[in-house]
Amino acid sequence: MSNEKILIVGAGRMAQAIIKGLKKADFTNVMVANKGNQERLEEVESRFNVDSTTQWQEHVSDQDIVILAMPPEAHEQVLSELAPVMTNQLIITVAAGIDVSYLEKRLPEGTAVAWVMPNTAAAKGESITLFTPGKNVSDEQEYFIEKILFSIGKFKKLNEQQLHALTPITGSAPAFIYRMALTLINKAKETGVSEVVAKQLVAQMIRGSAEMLNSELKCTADLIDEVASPGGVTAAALSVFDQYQFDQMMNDVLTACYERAKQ
Ligand SMILES: NC(=O)C1=CN([C@@H]2O[C@H](COP(=O)(O)OP(=O)(O)OC[C@H]3O[C@@H](n4cnc5c(N)ncnc54)[C@H](O)[C@@H]3O)[C@@H](O)[C@H]2O)C=CC1
Ligand SMILES: O=C(O)[C@@H]1CCC=N1
Repeated sequence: MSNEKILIVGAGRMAQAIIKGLKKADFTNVMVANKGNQERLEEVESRFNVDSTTQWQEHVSDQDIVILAMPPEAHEQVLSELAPVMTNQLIITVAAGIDVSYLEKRLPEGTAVAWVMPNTAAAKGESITLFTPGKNVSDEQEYFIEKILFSIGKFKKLNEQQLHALTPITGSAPAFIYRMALTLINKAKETGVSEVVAKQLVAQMIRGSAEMLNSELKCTADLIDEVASPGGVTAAALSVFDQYQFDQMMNDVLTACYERAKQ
């Protein structure tokens, strides 16, 4: 059981994925707030058995940790409301582009802050979460951060610049994988298999590929080679990737992500 008191501001998709992990890991003191959308707040409260509030500012002084899970654009306003009511809490944001320098600049001198970049697999305890602690984070607070991140999957401590550059690759890229999965599922359905079966086939193919990717014995290029029998069907397919300049497209995809987060 974990007794740290955690307030989560924002009750959207990422917040819910984190709450799911926290509850599974037996964090007992979780409170959640949202702007507007009272219905969503009530649903989160009953679904995850957490407390909720519409006036989070009144509860900050009772907390150990505040997790900001609202859109990046809402941070300016929320931080200006948070600063005057803080009493030594650790402040964590999960927002794309909102780094520790941004938080430290807007919160009282000496505030412990961290920037965390999870992904939605947090809901299954399978996120790969990147994090950067700010300069005022104590060893005990860093332990709290790791405990929270452990509840939603694996994690890695990196610097601020690395988090900016890797947000597209670990935060957003699940959507790229699902986009490809959607095409494969739809194609599989054309053969007459049901949606459920098509999803199972594709999910297991991705799970197996992820396991292979994790193997330390082979480099990724070798894995591609291994599938592509010389002169075979996969080689024919991969030449279409080249024809459509897949690598260039992926570079553009990642750059678009990075640039948007910087805005
Ligand atoms: N969805 C994802 O895969 C990931 C999202 N993130 C970050 O998580 C944050 C939330 O994203 P999502 O959950 O996808 O969006 P969402 O739209 O599902 O949820 C955002 C929630 O914040 C609430 N909100 C907006 N302004 C607020 C305010 N001033 N005070 C309190 N609540 C407020 C909204 O009502 C909404 O419930 C973003 O900063 C995003 O960059 C980070 C990593 C992955
Ligand atoms: O799309 C977004 O802005 C968020 C950040 C990373 C993944 N989802």
